[in-house]
Amino acid sequence: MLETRDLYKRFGGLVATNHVSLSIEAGELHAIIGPNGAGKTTLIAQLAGELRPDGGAVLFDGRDVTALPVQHRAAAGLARSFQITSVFPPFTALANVALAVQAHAGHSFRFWRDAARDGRLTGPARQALDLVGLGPRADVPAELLSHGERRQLEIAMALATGPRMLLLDEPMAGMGPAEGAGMVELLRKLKGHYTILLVEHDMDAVFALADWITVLVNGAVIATGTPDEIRSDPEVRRAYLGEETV
Ligand SMILES: Nc1ncnc2c1ncn2[C@@H]1O[C@H](COP(=O)(O)OP(=O)(O)OP(=O)(O)O)[C@@H](O)[C@H]1O
Repeated sequence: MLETRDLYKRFGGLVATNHVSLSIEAGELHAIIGPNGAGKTTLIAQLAGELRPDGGAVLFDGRDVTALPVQHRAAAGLARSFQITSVFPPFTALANVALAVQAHAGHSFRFWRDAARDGRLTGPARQALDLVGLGPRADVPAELLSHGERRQLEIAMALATGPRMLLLDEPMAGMGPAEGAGMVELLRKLKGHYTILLVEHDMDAVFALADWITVLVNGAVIATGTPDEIRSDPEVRRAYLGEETV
């Protein structure tokens, strides 16, 4: 469903993405791991269309989307969990998701102030909130949600745009154990229904959820494999995981 070919990006003298070739099949959860500064966020930004690569290509459903801007990729079904539409803190969770539906629908809904009352928007918005477990919190302003609920809201906003593939950049960052466990459950529920690319530092979560794992070090892929293959790969252990962590 998503493929990169020889993707290359440099910032001055620093090569942030070094000839990265990946292939992610429909329905898979593919995790990208690697130490700080390995280039994971830079890679996601190129997949989402926020950053233009200096070389190589991004293909979505076999179509070359390398030159397509964010909104066009989102319309094609490739959604980043946040930054497609940002959260408005004073608005309720429901209104935020309704606005995400509206932003995706484009010109057919012109009056954004009415988003929270328009059933064509709130229907799909409620469904997305229910799916992430935020249904009972629909009428709470986003600024009063806990950190974990806010991340759930961002995923609901991405889901409300009807994507086929989700790009998730560290959804567990800053979460305590209980919130983290809730996010793992949510991702487990979404897995299979959506193709997911997950960047995450929480190795327990990654090894519990991923079908495939790619390890990035200094912008380059050093290994791609199943969790078992990655766990036992000597180069990965040396470069990143450490003997005692897994
Ligand atoms: N806009 C930019 N200008 C210059 N250098 C950048 C820019 N964005 C990222 N970098 C550099 O590119 C490298 C890769 O950064 P990136 O944020 O993609 O890594 P990461 O794997 O996501 O790290 P982390 O796990 O800490 O989030 C880093 O050395 C970073 O300093």
